[in-house]
Amino acid sequence: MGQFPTPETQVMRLAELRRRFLELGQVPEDGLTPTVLKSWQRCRELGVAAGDRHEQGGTGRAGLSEARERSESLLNHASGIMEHIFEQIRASGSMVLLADAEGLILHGLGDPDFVGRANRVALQPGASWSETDRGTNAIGTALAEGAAVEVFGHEHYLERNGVLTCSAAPVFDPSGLLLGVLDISADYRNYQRHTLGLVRLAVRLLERRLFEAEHARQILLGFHSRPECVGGLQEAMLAVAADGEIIAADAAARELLGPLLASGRGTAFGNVFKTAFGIAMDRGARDPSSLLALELRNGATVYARLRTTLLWPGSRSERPAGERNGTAAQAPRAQGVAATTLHTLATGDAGLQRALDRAARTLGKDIPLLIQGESGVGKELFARAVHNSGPRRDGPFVAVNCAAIPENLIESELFGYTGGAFTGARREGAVGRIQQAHGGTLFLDEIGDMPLGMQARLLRVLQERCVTPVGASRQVAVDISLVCATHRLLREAVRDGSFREDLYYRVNGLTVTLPPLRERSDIGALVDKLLADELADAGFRRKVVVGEEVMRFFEGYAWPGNVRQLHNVIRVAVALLDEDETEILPQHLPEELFGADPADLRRPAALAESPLPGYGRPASGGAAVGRSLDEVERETIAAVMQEVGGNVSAAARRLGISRNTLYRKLGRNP
Ligand SMILES: Nc1ncnc2c1ncn2[C@@H]1O[C@H](COP(=O)(O)OP(=O)(O)OP(=O)(O)O)[C@@H](O)[C@H]1O
Repeated sequence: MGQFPTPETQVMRLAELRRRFLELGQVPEDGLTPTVLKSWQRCRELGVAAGDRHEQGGTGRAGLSEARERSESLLNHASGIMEHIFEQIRASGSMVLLADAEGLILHGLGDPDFVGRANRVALQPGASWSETDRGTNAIGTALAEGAAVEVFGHEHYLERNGVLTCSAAPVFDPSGLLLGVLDISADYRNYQRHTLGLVRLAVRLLERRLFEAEHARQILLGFHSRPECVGGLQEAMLAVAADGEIIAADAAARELLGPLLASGRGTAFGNVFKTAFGIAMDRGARDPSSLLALELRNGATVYARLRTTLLWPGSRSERPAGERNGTAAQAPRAQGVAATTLHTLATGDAGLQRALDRAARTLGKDIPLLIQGESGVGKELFARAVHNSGPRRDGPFVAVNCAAIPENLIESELFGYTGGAFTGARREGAVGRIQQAHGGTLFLDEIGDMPLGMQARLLRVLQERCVTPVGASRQVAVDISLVCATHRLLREAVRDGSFREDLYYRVNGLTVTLPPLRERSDIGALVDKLLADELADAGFRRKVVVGEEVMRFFEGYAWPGNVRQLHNVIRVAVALLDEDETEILPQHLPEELFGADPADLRRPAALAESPLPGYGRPASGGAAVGRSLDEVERETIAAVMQEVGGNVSAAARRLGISRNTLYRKLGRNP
């Protein structure tokens, strides 16, 4: 009858396998896990001395405190969990240890009976347990493999560590970066079968804490395919910005969602779930204790619970003020944008500064703001800056693009609807965007494109400060601050009858006009700011500057797509930088900036020498070098006039100069 081997017989067997491996080079066919065998082979290649009895690598007190500082967040979140598991194993002659990503032990809690023996093998803070320093061992091998491992008795590469049994699991940060390793070590005679499972659970809890801390300002969605697992340690977790963008997914979520989650970051909620984000928020926030059944785009269903402090109609007064500061409040995407205020938008242009000063005077005064300007000048960002600078900054910022919603959906989108209000309506109904902005700011982009019927209903909301969802018999009071934007001249839309005059006066408490980029005098400062944001987003540590030639081109170009275009150009340039490059040069700019002729790409300096503000390129496509500025100007104007069939307004727009200037240069009267 077969018998389970005792720890002693097991250790003797392993000692023999180890001796044969080290002395005779024999690779055991069985009796050893593939992970341990791989590690032995690694150690042999690294030249680790298996019988070395001298003190191995580590650091002194100063080095240890520096290492602890570097891993401060890991230590802070781990120490409570370590205490908790130590409570569970207190009398079992064990130690709980935390090491950093280099294998340096940062912190340890131990049973006094065992600590003395552990110290003899240097199982203590400040000692390095990397494989290079101490051969095969649970801490070093878990780090090398990026996976949980158990190393028992003489599976340890070093003779003196054969007295130990150790179980360790690596800890990853929310972006998948290896942070360190958690370990439980004991005398091998006290081997417990469940120790590795306990370490795994503790690490799962630790990673969860790190994820929650990192994404404290986002909406956290815990979910699982089995309802009973929601709220437990198997639960998967997503961090979602209040505009519906999935900011991060933990390992369990990445596994559960697979290809639906293209990259974990930057995926829209709607690409993963069939349930609309607004509806999920609505249901989750109304009854935070109940589980939501959410259908995935691949047809499967998951069960979810929302963890958010998102401000919601009717719930404001019920929550402590402190909690509201942590709201995601329709947080925009990038950190830089999240922090945008009227102050941070100022980069030195007088026209923009005028708009900023005027808007600043209306803060907190409930005056509707109308922002005018060409597409891409930053109207939405300006609106966010107004919101972030005023007393409603902790409330939601809800942006609605009136031009992007199909006409038949505008009403339900803006006003919401009750269950079964119309064919195709969701059973549970939906809260409209106006109501979502309660306590904060409603931003209506392209308001000039709102259908006339809807304008009448919006006017009523603004007058009565109440909305009536489609199908509802009762009004709901809303407290919103209104900011609208348009690239059309609303005054003209009023004149041609496509915009209601009474609504025009309602939305236009104050109008500010944002200058097109080609008219701004602060392009250099703006470029530096956009570059700094992009570099920070892309995780650059080295300094990168814009080359002089490129900067001159930026300052001379017409920028038909305004700041949006400039931002994209900089984003592309940063992406095209090689690892050792620290300057943005013409070859980092997109070809289309210069038209199809690749020869143009090599001459941005010549292009920027163009005397007219806004000359994108010499329209003739020929080299500008060697000709007088007047000649270049004349040829460019002639070529552009030809391209637009003699239309002076269109040519002036393309050249980035006023019609009057163009008439003057053409020697004609307007
Ligand atoms: N001051 C700024 N700082 C940084 N980025 C900016 C700034 N202004 C504009 N941008 C960039 O330009 C893009 C367009 O800005 P925004 O959406 O606010 O413009 P818009 O005028 O509302 O455009 P549209 O009329 O097409 O909706 C932003 O995503 C951002 O990349």
